[in-house]
Amino acid sequence: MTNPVNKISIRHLDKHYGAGARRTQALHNINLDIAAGEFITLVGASGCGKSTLLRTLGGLEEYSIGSLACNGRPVDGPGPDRAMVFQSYSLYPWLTVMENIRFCRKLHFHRDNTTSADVEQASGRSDALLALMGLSHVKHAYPAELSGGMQQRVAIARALMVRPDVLLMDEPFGALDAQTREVMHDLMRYLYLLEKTTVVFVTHDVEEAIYLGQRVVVMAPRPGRIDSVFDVPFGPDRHQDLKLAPEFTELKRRILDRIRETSGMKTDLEQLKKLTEHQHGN
Ligand SMILES: Nc1ncnc2c1ncn2[C@@H]1O[C@H](COP(=O)(O)OP(=O)(O)OP(=O)(O)O)[C@@H](O)[C@H]1O
Repeated sequence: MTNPVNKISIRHLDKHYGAGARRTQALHNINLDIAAGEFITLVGASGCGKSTLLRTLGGLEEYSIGSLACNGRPVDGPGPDRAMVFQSYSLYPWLTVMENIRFCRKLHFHRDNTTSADVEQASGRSDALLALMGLSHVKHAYPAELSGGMQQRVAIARALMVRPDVLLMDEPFGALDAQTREVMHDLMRYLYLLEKTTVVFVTHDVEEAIYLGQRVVVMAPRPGRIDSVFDVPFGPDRHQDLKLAPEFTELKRRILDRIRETSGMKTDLEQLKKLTEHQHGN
């Protein structure tokens, strides 16, 4: 049974790639409810299925077993209720910033009966998003003329343009330098509180996961599964110095411990140590 207050309900979800000897069980028995307006972050060792889960939520991947619902409706493909932002900026290089932001909306209009009021409303929204993202002064620039941080702000503005119910973000700040990431974190928190969107955010950076999220979901590999879920005990008003607070560093340590424990790397290192000791013994 799906709970009506859940924006997303995932039940016993399994997903595999390939067949026969090449079959990989990417996700196994994923169960997760995400409430409307919640900010969930997904972390875990490489290959634990974070991107696969996000892409499945986006309707870009089919799943083998289980159920997945958004707003109580089964997810069977991409939809305007779920917008995605990827690590690579994925902007159209031949369109300006403004055109990139309005592009998806245009596609949407082609499908519906568009009125001039709709177009006006869309123009108002794109102008507002440009201002919010600090991009008004570059609205006629092309993506290649912008820094990585600016390009990613355009990608986020474009995703928000259609007022998605759910924003799915796959390591969106992974390619940015540390300082730009901090700026983006605060911008992301601000946008989230303003737009009240439900966000599912994949990252390798545990500090980023805690600073942004309300719950941090730790996934484990082989097969990809949910290992543990940590509640983030901080309110909506967050500032960079929160990262230095003892509760923050303690939570970070506990999450990192789980990731190390489940990644298998610890065991690999122990085996390597034993092997080296054995070789030195001979
Ligand atoms: N298109 C694909 N075809 C076959 N196997 C795939 C495909 N995409 C992912 N996999 C496999 O599925 C598993 C989960 O991969 P996924 O990329 O979802 O993990 P991830 O946690 O996002 O990894 P990373 O943190 O390294 O980005 C891995 O074993 C991966 O090799």
